[in-house]
Amino acid sequence: MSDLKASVTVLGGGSFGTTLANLMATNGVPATLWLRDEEQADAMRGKRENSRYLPGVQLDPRLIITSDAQAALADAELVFLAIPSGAFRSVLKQLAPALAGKGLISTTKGIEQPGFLMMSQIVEQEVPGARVAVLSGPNLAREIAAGALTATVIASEDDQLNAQVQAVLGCSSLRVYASRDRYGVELGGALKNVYAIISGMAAAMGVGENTRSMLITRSLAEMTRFAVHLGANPMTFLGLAGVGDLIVTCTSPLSRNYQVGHALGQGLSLEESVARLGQVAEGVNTLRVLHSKSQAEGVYMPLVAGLHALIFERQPLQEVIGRLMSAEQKHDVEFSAFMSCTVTNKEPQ
Ligand SMILES: NC(=O)C1=CN([C@@H]2O[C@H](COP(=O)(O)OP(=O)(O)OC[C@H]3O[C@@H](n4cnc5c(N)ncnc54)[C@H](O)[C@@H]3O)[C@@H](O)[C@H]2O)C=CC1
Ligand SMILES: O=C(CO)COP(=O)(O)O
Repeated sequence: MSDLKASVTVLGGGSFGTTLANLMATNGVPATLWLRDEEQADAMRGKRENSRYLPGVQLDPRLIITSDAQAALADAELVFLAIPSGAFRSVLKQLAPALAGKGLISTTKGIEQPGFLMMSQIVEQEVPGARVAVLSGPNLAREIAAGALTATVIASEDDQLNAQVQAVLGCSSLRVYASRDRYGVELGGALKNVYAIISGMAAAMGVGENTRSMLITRSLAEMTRFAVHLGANPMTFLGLAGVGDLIVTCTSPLSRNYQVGHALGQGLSLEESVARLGQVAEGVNTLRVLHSKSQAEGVYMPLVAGLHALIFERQPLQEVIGRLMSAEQKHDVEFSAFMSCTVTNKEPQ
């Protein structure tokens, strides 16, 4: 059995990768952060700060920062993947031989098209035989970096891997809960980004608190309906990686997806909103992918369809809202239907 306080490497020097690597170094775990750009790595080593993605946060002197991937991976037992979904597969492809045999934990909340693939499924394809897990929950990087209390979920069928991640990440400000529903946890993290865009937009438009609450609750119903259709466990969506992450990203101006929605609600175009952000907002791509998947699967997702119509089909806002408010009034909680289905940790179809 391997040492629970394993050596770790984090791939990706954005706000989340930097936050996780720094937290583990602060926990006394031998931690390395890899980023592709040597100039940025050098600046981070010199200033002990990631001024581009995490300004104002002092990095632990024990954290090793490098742009040499082979050196970063040589001794790592656990590797956290914090690369945006658009570049995820290409980074894995390049580094696959050095990743073989390690515990690989995806923190990336996106979906790849074609194939509607979660990041951990890409890991399985690119690094066959790897031990795979997913980390997801209400985890705004800036808050974690500031030591604000929160919790997260580590999801894998490999209990030993879950325990190793609990040991390296858990600390007085972060609780790490385990799950075996990797697919549901990963789907929750990706889907909620779309609803954060809607919530940011609604906030910019000055809607009432009733409206905001309705939006979040119906978002949960919609994402759970979709996930159950694909074989995820509905109960996962009542946990930190479901409703927990949904609440934080739909209410916090720190969420980049919420910020994109807010900019859209202020009348900026999608291109302007994304450019103003300057960081990754996975929800924009997920919206495209999810809309086409929900149509192909025949899953009713009026909020996704509404946002897609607004952003990509340029339909007028009043028309979209009118359609949403006049749709057939169905059931509030659909759990009675969920309970009768026997899916638990079923493989996606
Ligand atoms: N920031 C947050 O609060 C959280 C982010 N996440 C997820 O983590 C993932 C990464 O996001 P952030 O760190 O926030 O992004 P970010 O926008 O802060 O930074 C992206 C990083 O990825 C790097 N990158 C892009 N393409 C690359 C490539 N081809 N090779 C190597 N590095 C590359 C960039 O140089 C940059 O360092 C996203 O999927 C996001 O959903 C998950 C939880 C919290
Ligand atoms: O996933 C996150 C918090 O859990 C981060 O959300 P954003 O990518 O919208 O900032």
